[in-house]
Amino acid sequence: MNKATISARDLTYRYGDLTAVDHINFEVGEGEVLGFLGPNGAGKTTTVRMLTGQLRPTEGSALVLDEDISTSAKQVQQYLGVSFETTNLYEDMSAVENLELFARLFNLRNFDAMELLEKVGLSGREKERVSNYSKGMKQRLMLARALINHPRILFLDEPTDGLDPVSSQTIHAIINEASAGGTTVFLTTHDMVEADKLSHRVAFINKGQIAAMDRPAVLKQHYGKRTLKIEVQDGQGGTHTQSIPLDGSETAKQVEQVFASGSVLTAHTEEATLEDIFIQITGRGLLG
Ligand SMILES: Nc1ncnc2c1ncn2[C@@H]1O[C@H](COP(=O)(O)OP(=O)(O)OP(=O)(O)O)[C@@H](O)[C@H]1O
Repeated sequence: MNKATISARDLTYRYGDLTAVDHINFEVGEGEVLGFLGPNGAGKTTTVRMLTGQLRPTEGSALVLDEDISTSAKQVQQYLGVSFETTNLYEDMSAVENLELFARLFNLRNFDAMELLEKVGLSGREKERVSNYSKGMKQRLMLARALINHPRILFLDEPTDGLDPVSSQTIHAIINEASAGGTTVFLTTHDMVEADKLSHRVAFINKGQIAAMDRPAVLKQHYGKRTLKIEVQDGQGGTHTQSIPLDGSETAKQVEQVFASGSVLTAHTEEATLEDIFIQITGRGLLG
């Protein structure tokens, strides 16, 4: 891992009696994309609100860009880009006006609204009121706004939720580009396919605790079981699928038997998904 830009130490938050985030410890490196995965209510938003200086930890601390975020929030926030569900856009203004207003708040000179809007695929619609925008367009405008100050850490929440595949690819390319340029990307999501594709590492958060954190490939290797799915004819005009574990002691024999029957239609291997592994580790699904 490159030099850490985020370092959480026993980070904890309680809403009254409810411990929403429970002594979590982790680091994220410069240029790293971290997928922060967990079901509703797991504590993702609360964690991000602490890391961005909007909530003060009940216990523990977070160093963000080498500063304690709870005492240096204002100073650190100028280097952060945040695109979160609670972020409000000014609906009566156009996209350009929204960005210009935000740039003034950040005291930014030399910023090019059109360049940013072009990057997120909104050029041509930049003068329309945001209230006329679709959910996906608002998502993209929020991303443009989060990028306005060339952040060193970008916090994104479900950045492609509600977007069509082409727009999603645009957002993925922006995330990869930001990461390649040294920006840390803290990606909060339910979407394990997206997290798998984009993240250098993923953290599984469940009931306020980190249940596992590693590279997706390592998690799959450690927890995932590869299987061979073989579709065979059942002799009555139908088909059924047989699953054979790829790494079992009987694998070769089982495969030979199925193929000897002469009724194999298709065969392919399947890797465990991050969702499978999440369920295995926590006993619950990401959407549960
Ligand atoms: N303002 C609040 N007051 C009381 N409890 C809260 C508050 N905000 C969140 N919680 C509770 O804290 C826990 C963690 O919530 P949090 O929003 O951090 O989860 P999350 O993983 O972001 O969920 P989601 O994916 O639904 O956004 C949940 O049990 C939630 O009900």
